[in-house]
Amino acid sequence: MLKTAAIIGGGVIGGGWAARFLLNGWDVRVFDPDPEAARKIGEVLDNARRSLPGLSDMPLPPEGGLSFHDDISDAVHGATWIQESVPERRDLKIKVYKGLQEACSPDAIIGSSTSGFKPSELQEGALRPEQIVVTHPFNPVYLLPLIELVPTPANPPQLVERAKALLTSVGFFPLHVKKEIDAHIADRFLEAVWREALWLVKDGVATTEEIDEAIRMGFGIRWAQMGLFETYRVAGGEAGMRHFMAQFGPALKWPWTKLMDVPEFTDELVDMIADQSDAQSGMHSIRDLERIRDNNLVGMMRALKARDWGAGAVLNQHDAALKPGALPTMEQADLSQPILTVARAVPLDWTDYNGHMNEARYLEAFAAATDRFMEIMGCDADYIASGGSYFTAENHIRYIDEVKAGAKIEIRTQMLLGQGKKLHVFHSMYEGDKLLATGESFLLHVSLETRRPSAPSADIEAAMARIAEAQANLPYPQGAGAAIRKPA
Ligand SMILES: NC(=O)C1=CN([C@@H]2O[C@H](COP(=O)(O)OP(=O)(O)OC[C@H]3O[C@@H](n4cnc5c(N)ncnc54)[C@H](O)[C@@H]3O)[C@@H](O)[C@H]2O)C=CC1
Ligand SMILES: C[N+](C)(C)CC(=O)CC(=O)[O-]
Repeated sequence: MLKTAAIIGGGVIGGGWAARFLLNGWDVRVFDPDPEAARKIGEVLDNARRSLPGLSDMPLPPEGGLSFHDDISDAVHGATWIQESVPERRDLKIKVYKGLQEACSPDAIIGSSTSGFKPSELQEGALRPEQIVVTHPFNPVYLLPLIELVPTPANPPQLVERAKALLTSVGFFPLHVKKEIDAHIADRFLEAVWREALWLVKDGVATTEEIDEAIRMGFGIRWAQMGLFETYRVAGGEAGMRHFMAQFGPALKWPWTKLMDVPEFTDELVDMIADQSDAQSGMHSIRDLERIRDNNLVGMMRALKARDWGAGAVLNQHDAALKPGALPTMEQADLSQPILTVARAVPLDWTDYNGHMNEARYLEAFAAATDRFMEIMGCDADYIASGGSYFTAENHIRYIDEVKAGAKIEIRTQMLLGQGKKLHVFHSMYEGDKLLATGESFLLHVSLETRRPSAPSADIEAAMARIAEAQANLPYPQGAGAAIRKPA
């Protein structure tokens, strides 16, 4: 498939789409009449480059090419995906589709980032309504997986399936919204919370900061991992959802919300909120806040990844799709050389107060290299489920050079001994040609039933013998067998 995306409107959201496609290996063609568009997209891209690649435990494909076009027809030329992210005005969006549909391929998918318009409202009067769907993203588009994919009966089912596959291929989670509605699903929640919050400020109940604390210290974190219904099911105790509803159902008749009244957006209310927001966050620039947000999101999403849960499970599925071809198997590797066992970007949450990768994360990277080496030898998930595995008995790390978030690192592994229950490996970590660190590990094969050392399977013995023979001529690596010596 031709991987070319056209970005029509390159502001906050269009810039995020551009980054998502580019960092997943697509060529991106941008049309935006704003003379500052290239600078603005460049800044979004800088943020994306430091945060997105490290979310993955696999290397992303090589970055695609970015080009800017003065003419919309030129921008959509050859594009498989066209993403419209112009300001939220229906007349403008419809005018934009008219211009671009005259030039684009009838097979291209046109997604609209609209926060609130229904797809049927955007398809009205279009040259080919069947090409246009809503694909509503969440800011920052380069990190958050959700896309609300809202089609209408005018869209052929094959186009909807193609849209889902394509969005998934760049790491999104397309949520198929089956019945169109103003503001789709998620923005209806955001609107409800926003209205309630405006009342709380207007009525002098809470400041903008107190409202944010109420969210981020409690239910916001809870929602990020379980959403609303699963969280309330747990809150119902052993009796679950039914008990929860019996207990809190009556509250629906109590004055717990002012949701149906809309506070009037007077100058006074706008000033009050803007002033409180300045007092709360004015010490940070918007770019600083974006970086703080991205650091937090990466940390939280990587924690969910380790649990294979929610947004973390989506990241793992994206990694699984990237894995074939990213790291060599036993058959693909040149066994006469140290074998590539890790290729990835350094994630934001691996760096520390010194502004570089924390010492503990070197061990995490080397442990991943050992896991991959075991997998190559045949000690994979199925083998481990059958009761055999390796336990590490000793590690030695040498820290040679520093490395920063976003840097692309590779680890290559030499087997120093692989015989019977013993496995001795030596990992070298590089950024390009620069040696960053070495990690040496001694492991013992164990039975997971007795928790005692045991002989590996014949297949693993054979794999170790094959690697030993192939690597027999490699020099013993510098630094292997080293220890911290007593100062003279
Ligand atoms: N900002 C947000 O939090 C979110 C916004 N959205 C939706 O994304 C869309 C864009 O919103 P933002 O990026 O926030 O707005 P924005 O104001 O940051 O960007 C809009 C961009 O469109 C460009 N533009 C204006 N007229 C154009 C035209 N005729 N052709 C091409 N480009 C044109 C502007 O120069 C600007 O760069 C809206 O539909 C909005 O509802 C969706 C999710 C979140
Ligand atoms: C405020 N908003 C309606 C534009 C928000 C969105 O559409 C989604 C988001 O990123 O919060």
